[in-house]
Amino acid sequence: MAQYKIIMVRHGESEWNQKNLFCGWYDANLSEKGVEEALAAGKALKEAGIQFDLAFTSELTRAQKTLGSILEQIGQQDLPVTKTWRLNERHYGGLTGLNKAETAAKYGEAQVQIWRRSFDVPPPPMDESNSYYKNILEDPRYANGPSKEEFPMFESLKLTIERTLPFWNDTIVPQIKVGKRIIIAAHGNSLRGIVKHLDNMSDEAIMGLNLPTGIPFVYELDAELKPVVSMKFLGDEETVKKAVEAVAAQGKAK
Ligand SMILES: O=C(O)[C@@H](COP(=O)(O)O)OP(=O)(O)O
Repeated sequence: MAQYKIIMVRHGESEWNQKNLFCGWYDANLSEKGVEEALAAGKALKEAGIQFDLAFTSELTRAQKTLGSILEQIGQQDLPVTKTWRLNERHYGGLTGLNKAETAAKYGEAQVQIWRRSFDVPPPPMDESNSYYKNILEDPRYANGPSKEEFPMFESLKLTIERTLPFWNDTIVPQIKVGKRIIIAAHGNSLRGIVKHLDNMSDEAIMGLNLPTGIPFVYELDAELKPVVSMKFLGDEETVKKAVEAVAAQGKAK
């Protein structure tokens, strides 16, 4: 029997999603379409009559703005929001800033699929030759963490999960268990990590999962936090299907 409910949402389309660039820890803003998607996400939650006690998001603007828009729509702009780098997108390493289709044309679609979706093959590391190296590494928002030792230079999904899951287990789960109604606004891959954990998906199965931008989804969980309802999108089936296919196709050479 379902005892708890949690809502998650990938941020609305970012300017870098729109340009089809590997983004990772680069702080891209929402595109105009992304702003609209965030508004629509808030309206969908309002129509469903959903309210929250706590909100969690990443250190990145695209997720924070999506959350802000949602909270405004549901009249909860004063809700406490916890921001953490542990919910950041996976760090795309040396791919950060590269166009996904051009990368597929250069290295092959199969290689790009491995970089985007394999469980444990990481992208090449980011080094000083990358235009965004300093922009990310010296960003003051990370003054309180991650530490120098923890600061990623690349992340596979496996590595992403290794820093996201402790936050899920130590901070979010205790709040779910005391009955707090929670929303997490984060990213394609940090959320894929949580979904993999919740649904106990295999390393192979998670490769096939693409999350659309700006469409909230619901998990209903039993007392042991096992899903009774998994990933129920607050959007019509056709729209969700098309949005998922569009994300999957971003790695095609064109
Ligand atoms: O880093 C990025 O480029 C995208 C995900 O890219 P893919 O893994 O889908 O290529 O992250 P997000 O837009 O969710 O923050």
